[in-house]
Amino acid sequence: MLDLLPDLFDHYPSKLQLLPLEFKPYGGKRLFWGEIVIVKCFEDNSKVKEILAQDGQGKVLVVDGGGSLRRALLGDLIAQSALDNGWQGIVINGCVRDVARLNTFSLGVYALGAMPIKTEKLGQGQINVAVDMGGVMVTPGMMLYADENGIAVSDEMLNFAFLN
Ligand SMILES: O=C([O-])CC(=O)C(=O)O
Repeated sequence: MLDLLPDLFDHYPSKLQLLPLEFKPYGGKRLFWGEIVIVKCFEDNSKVKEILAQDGQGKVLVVDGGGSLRRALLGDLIAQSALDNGWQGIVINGCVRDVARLNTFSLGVYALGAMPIKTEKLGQGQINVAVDMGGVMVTPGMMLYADENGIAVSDEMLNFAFLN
């Protein structure tokens, strides 16, 4: 299955909200879904590193980086940690770096862009607060569905076993 989102929107039009941001795919896995965990931070990825070092089985990390294009909130080392800990994917309203390596990881990564400069880790940021992703309120525990057609969230776990 390569195109999940079109089928999901056809079947569950009232249960999904599209995140209307200009995400680009950077991970080797383009289609993924999972329960949302949230980090809100600005040009400091301390909390991204902290949370992705914890168990992420069945989970997706949503990072509200305030849309900053001036620092990278994820690089290959933190992505490797996410992979090792079973995370399904990471969606960032902000930038990533080490994009050639990220593309080789079996991990979902969507972000606004690439940027070679890392953040200064000062321990700033919040975990599991509600965030505004392009006008859509996203809260911890919601479900996220992503592929190259788009990224959407839902209050419910949607059954799509019947698709294919
Ligand atoms: O450490 C960082 O801030 C980002 C990075 O380059 C990595 O994850 O490898």
